[in-house]
Amino acid sequence: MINTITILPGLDKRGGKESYQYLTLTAGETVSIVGPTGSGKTAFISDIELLAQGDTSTGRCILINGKTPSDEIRYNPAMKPIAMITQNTKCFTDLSTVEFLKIHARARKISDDRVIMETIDLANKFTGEKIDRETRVTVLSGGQTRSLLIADAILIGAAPIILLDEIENAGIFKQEVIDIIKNTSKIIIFVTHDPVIALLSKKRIIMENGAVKKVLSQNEFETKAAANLLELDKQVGFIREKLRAGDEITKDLINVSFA
Ligand SMILES: Nc1ncnc2c1ncn2[C@@H]1O[C@H](COP(=O)(O)OP(=O)(O)OP(=O)(O)O)[C@@H](O)[C@H]1O
Repeated sequence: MINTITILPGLDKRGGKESYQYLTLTAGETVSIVGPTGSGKTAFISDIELLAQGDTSTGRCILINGKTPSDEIRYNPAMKPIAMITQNTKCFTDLSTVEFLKIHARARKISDDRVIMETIDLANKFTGEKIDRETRVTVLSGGQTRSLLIADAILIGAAPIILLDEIENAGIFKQEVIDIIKNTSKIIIFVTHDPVIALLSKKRIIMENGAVKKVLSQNEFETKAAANLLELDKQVGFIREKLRAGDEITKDLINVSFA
């Protein structure tokens, strides 16, 4: 059972020590990592993915429940408590979606087959282009693949820690993803340039020059700002989906959407 992960400071890109003492993330928390391009966001979550022990370019160390993780947890994929999904994550196996999920469920010792269709249904909430159970995973689009893998990480994968690297650019409905995962007991970390995701997370880690510069907690004003932004985002999303479907944007359509 994983209750916390702790990130101990390493070095910034110039070799200076990071200024925070330690950073503990707790089960049930959503965290966003923000910062300019090249500021070290991906390096930060990669440290968590690798359960770094001072052996990456940043020199950070990761603790699980306050302790150094065993080699078995670090190196045995079946024991690994972390799922990381990036824009480039792909499935390389000649199986249908349903077969792919069945194998994963079996590997996780889940015998109830209902989880397979539940996973496909959940994935279909995240993507506009519905996934068919018989579609081969190699031909799924980028957005479909990410949607499937996120649903798989939530329902089939036992991973209590999910790392999502810039999924907003990946053709999935981020609001649905946030809604589902904020009610889980997992630690979810988003690397993001998206203001809605950043404001909806409970904690926000700000990166600069390869180092953690600040850690902010969600406050009342930002929560309200997020709600307004979300409305705006839904409207943009509505228009985006219409354009993707090849529709024309008419006055009536705008009135429906913006009413
Ligand atoms: N603390 C560090 N020490 C040394 N190198 C670092 C450190 N942090 C990041 N880097 C290196 O700097 C480069 C850029 O970092 P990274 O890819 O993590 O940035 P990013 O914020 O994710 O950028 P983008 O928004 O463009 O994806 C990478 O080569 C990474 O390995």
